Amino acid sequence: MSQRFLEAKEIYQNMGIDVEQAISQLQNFPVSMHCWQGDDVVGFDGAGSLSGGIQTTGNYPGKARNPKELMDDIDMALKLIPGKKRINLHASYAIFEDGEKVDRDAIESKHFQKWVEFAKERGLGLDFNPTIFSHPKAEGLTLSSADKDIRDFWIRHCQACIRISEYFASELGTPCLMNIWIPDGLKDIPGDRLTPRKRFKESLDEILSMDYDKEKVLVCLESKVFGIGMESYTVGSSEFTINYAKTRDILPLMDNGHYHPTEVVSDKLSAMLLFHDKVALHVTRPVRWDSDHVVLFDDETKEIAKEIVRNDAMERVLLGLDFFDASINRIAAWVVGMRNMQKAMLFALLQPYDELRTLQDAGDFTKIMMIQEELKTYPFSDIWDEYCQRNQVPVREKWYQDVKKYETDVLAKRG
Ligand SMILES: C[C@H](O)[C@H](O)[C@@H](O)C(=O)CO
Ligand SMILES: [Mn+2]
Repeated sequence: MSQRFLEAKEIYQNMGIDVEQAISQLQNFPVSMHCWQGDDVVGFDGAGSLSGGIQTTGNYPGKARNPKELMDDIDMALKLIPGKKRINLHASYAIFEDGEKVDRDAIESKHFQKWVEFAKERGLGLDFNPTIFSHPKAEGLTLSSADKDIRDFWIRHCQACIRISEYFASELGTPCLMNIWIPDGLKDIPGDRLTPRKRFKESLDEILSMDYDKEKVLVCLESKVFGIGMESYTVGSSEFTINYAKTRDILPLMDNGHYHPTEVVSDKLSAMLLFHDKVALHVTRPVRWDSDHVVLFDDETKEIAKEIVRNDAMERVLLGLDFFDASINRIAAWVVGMRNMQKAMLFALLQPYDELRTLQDAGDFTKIMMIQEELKTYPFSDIWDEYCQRNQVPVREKWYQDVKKYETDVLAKRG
């Protein structure tokens, strides 16, 4: 233990904050790392180029082109990230062998066996997502389509994904969060807003009518405000999603890129926690729109983390990251985003919430402001460095040299 850590610990202690407790709480809080940062959301099923109103921009060399490369890259990133991690997969990352190929409505557990082996060997949990975009049957509406064949195709896909999620949970001994997100929307002012939403509701009901183990598979539904090319109407809006999730006893998922620019998820979380047993989050960084930039150690990320901690919700909030930046080294993108999320959680664990609550009730807003501002320049970095050391990952910027070496030795050799 460094002298700096011991001194920092004492400074926090004087504010009534138990640093060791904060560290051990963080150690048990899982952050789910999304596989799709590694290959610009391409996947392995070759079903279609990226669609659904989301976009990766940039052409940094060395993206993963197959399962082995993606797994190697994930491994590289995991070595540099402290704390408890999970991996979040999309259905489009199915691994087909011996020339076999099935469409998305026919995927099975065996197509994810290699991922399960990967996760098992590393002691990771897996989360999952149906991939309802980048496919010929997702050129228009999907689960809300007027075409019954299209709806049925995606219903079968989601049900297949529930089976696969069940397989993940059984094999890995940890529940799998399965997130349904559809891109469905319209570019211009609709002639009918109600009917697609009604069809979406009925499709979801049909998906959930299957028999599955609700202890193993935590189904959640992600809302959105708009997508590129679908600016005027979004079927799976926030209101739709919250109402649907509440009435069907599934989880709502809030992605902090999916709201109007002055709305913040940090403010929504306490309201959601009063009505839902568990809430799922995609933490991202929207720059002017749902741009999915790498997560920073910025005010909103810290505020989201503070809400999770101060509302005693570390076991009720299931947190994953969701960004895809192709303009920078993709492994560095994962490492920066994941380390920042962990940092934000640690920062949030080092706050005197009881005192802040008491001060608020007493109307002492001056002292609340003073404490929160002073804490910004507390020796947080010494606690973070100690946390990295205990997790045997590089301290401060030392991880970057490992990424650069991997770039030279591995990424640069990819065509
Ligand atoms: C690839 C993801 O599932 C996707 O980003 C979704 O979660 C989303 O946020 C769409 O905007
Ligand atoms: Mn998302």
